[in-house]
Amino acid sequence: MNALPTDPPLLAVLKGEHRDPPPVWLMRQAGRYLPEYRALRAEKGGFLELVYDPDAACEVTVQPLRRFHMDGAILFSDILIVPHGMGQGLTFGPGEGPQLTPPLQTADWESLTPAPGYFARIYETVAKVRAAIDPSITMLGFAGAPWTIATYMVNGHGSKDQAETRALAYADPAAFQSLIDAIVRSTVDYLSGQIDAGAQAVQLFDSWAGSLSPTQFERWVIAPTASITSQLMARHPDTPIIGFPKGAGAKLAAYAAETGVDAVGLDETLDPAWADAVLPPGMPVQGNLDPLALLTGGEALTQAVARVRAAFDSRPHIFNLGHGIIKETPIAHVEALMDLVRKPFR
Ligand SMILES: Cc1c2[nH]c(c1CCC(=O)O)Cc1[nH]c(c(CCC(=O)O)c1C)Cc1[nH]c(c(CCC(=O)O)c1C)Cc1[nH]c(c(C)c1CCC(=O)O)C2
Repeated sequence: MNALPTDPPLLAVLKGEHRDPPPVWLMRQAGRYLPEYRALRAEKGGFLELVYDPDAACEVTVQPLRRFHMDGAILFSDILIVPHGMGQGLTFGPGEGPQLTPPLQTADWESLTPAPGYFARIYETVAKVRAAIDPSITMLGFAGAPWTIATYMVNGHGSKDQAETRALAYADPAAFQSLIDAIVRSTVDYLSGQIDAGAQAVQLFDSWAGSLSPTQFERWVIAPTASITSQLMARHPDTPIIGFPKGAGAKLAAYAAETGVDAVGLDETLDPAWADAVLPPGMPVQGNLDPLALLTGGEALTQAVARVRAAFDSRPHIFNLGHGIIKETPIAHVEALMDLVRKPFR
C-alpha cells in the first residue's frame, strides 16, 4: 500500500511513510475529561443517546480536535454497539461499566447477526464527521476484535481475567468458534460500512488479548483477526487496519507477523526498543505513552514522551497512548503533550 501525495499525515504513516514529528491521536480522546463532552452527555441523557444520534456523535468526535488539533478523528461510538445490534441489552450505569443483558446463553450462535440497517446511524456519523473535518485529518473507524467482544457477550460485563469466557472456550470450542465466527462476520460488515461512509483507516481493539495462553491466543485472537483483515482487504485494499492486542506481551511478534494487520498499536507495558526489534522492518507502530504519565504531567510527562519518540524514531510511528486517556486527566496536560509531540525531535 503506497501513500498518495494527497493522503493526510496519519494515513501516510499507516501506509508506511516516516514523518517527523509523528502524527498523533489519543485513544478515548473524546470523553469525560472534556467539560464540553460532560455537558452534552448530560443534555442528551446518556452515553448511548450520544452514540445513536449522528449530530451529537459527530459533535463529540470533533470536540477534542477543536482544542488539541490531533491528526486523527476517531468515530465516537463503542465496541459494544455490535453485541447491542445482535440483540443483547446494553446499559452504561453510572460508575459500574457496561452491562450486556442477558449474558449470552443461546445455543444458536451461528445465526447471531445484527438486524439489517442497524448500524445506519453509526455510518451517518462517520459521513458527518468526514464532511466536518479538514482534509489534513484522518477519519478513523473502529470495532472490537472478536475475542474481546465475546468476553463481554458471555460474561455480560467486563471482568478482571475473563475466566468465564476462557473456560467456555476450553469446554466447548466448537460452540465458542461459532460465536467468534458470527462476530467476525458482523465485524467485517460493520467496518466495511464505516469505510464506505468515509473511514480512511480502522482499528481493531482487542482489549483483553492479554488473558490468553499462547495456543488460545493463536486460535481466538490471531485467527479471527486474520480472517477479518483478509476479508476487509479484499473489499478495501487501500484502507489500512491497525490491530491493538492490548496486553499481548511477547505474543505481539506473532500477532504482527500472522494477522495481516498493516500497523500495530502497543500498550504502555511494552518496551518500545523490544517491540522495535521484534516487529517486521518498516511496519508502522502506534503508541505507547503511559496514560498515567499524561495524568501526572510535568517532568514525568516530558521524559516519557521523549522516550517513546526516541524508541520509534526510525520507523513509521503514530504517537498515541498505550491505552485510553484517564478521565481525571487535566486538559493542560493534554495541551502540553501536543506541544511536546509536535516539537522537532532532533
Ligand atoms: C473495552 C472497550 C469498551 N469500549 C472501547 C473499548 C476498547 C478500548 C479499551 O480497552 O478501552 C472502545 C471505545 N469506547 C469509546 C470509544 C470512542 C472513541 C474514542 O474517543 O476513543 C472507543 C474507541 C467511547 C466510550 N466508551 C465508554 C465511554 C464513557 C461513557 C460515559 O460514561 O460517558 C466512552 C466515552 C464506556 C465504556 N465502554 C467500554 C467500557 C469498559 C466502558 C466503561 C469504562 C469507562 O467508562 O471508561 C467498552
